[in-house]
Amino acid sequence: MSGILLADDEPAFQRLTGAWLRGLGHEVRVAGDGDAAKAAFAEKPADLVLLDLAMPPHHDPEAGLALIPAFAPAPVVVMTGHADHALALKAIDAGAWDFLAKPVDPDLLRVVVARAMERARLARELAELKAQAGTAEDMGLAGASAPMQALRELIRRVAPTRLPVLVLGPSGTGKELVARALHEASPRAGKPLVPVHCGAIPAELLESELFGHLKGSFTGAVADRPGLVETAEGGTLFLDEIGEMPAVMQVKLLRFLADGSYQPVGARTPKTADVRIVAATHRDLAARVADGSFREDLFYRLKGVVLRTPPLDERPGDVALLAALFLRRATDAAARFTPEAMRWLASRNWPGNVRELRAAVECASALAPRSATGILVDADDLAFAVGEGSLPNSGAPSAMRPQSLEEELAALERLRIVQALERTGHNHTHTARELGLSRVGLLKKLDRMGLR
Ligand SMILES: Nc1ncnc2c1ncn2[C@@H]1O[C@H](COP(=O)(O)OP(=O)(O)OP(=O)(O)O)[C@@H](O)[C@H]1O
Repeated sequence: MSGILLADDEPAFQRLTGAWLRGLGHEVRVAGDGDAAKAAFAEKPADLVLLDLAMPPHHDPEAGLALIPAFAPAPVVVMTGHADHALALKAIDAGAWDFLAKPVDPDLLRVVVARAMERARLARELAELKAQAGTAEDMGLAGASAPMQALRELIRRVAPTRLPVLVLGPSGTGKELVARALHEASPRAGKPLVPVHCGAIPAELLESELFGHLKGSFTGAVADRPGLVETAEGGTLFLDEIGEMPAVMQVKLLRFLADGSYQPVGARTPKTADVRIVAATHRDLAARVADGSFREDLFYRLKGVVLRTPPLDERPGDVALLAALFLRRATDAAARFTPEAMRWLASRNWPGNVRELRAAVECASALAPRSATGILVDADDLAFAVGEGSLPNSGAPSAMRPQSLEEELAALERLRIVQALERTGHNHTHTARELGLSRVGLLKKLDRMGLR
């Protein structure tokens, strides 16, 4: 909190108003003229500026009006003489947030200041969230949570090396995206990235798919055919579902990993390829080694570096960010979630992880009603999309759904509070501390929002 900047040239007003605001718990700085106010704000921005329009040296309200933009993005409340109604309106036109007539009624001052401070706080939070959403999409892997940041950092470090990488994590957590990010951040970026879904290719075909074959080497081999290893020359081979690789192929892959050599089916002489291997599985590969279905020597070769993609329930804070990203990608029109939808997204478990979340958002955005102001996705649309509800009434009056910035900010505030309550097991003291509120302040908000 950087407090209130009180710009007024009357010492008595400075003293009394300053004391009143401090008594309400605000930090107050005082400036006696326009230049001093601008300098104080430039040195340390304020959450709110209370600005007398007729200050020295000019005592000219027009000069006061010209000051307003200097305090952006903080809201400015102008103080005018009682008869200056036209001037007050001009100030609003010039970007002021509100106005107060002098002599200032202390109760009115309290209300106006509280509203302006609240708005400043929410606008700041919204800006932070938007900034986070921007930087957090780095490398195609969205997520602002600590595990996702750590994952991106590891990718950055490992990408330039030749080390094989084993990506482990539950289904739908972005293992293929990690392989892509590794490839794109490596010196191999201009060369091919070739994905192979080991579990989807019949065992008897996998060898020829990977290493190629010579004409006549088996029935149906009517011509020489290069394998995916050759296609990936200079680039990266992504072996997805490596745990499904048949035992005979495991030996051949081990040899390729050891010295880069392989034998196309039907060939007498080996070939070589310069390919980086990134493998992935959602299975417990160590358990497969233990039960003998996966070669231990191959396991150790593959895990030059192990990267783990965390399940969504280990990073609940990423749900809203990912949902917003998928909504933006799903539709060209302006689209938003209702506060209920945000709560629903945050409260649900996502066993299918990011893939499930993405599918839910895409489906819900297609179902949600369209209005002149865009698409508003509600909790019902999402519940239906994941098969947990009946088809929502798409004819529901969209005018009933919140539209304004004010409502969006209120929804965001509510979401933050609900999430903090959940994190702290509904402990009001801890929740208030986490949100930077007094306990009483929190309780008042809970009452106002009907959350008690
Ligand atoms: N961090 C992320 N940012 C953006 N999109 C993501 C992220 N993680 C996953 N996705 C999206 O989720 C879906 C599943 O991702 P991906 O296929 O990489 O998962 P996976 O872990 O390889 O799954 P599986 O084990 O089932 O193969 C894709 O549509 C992908 O674009």
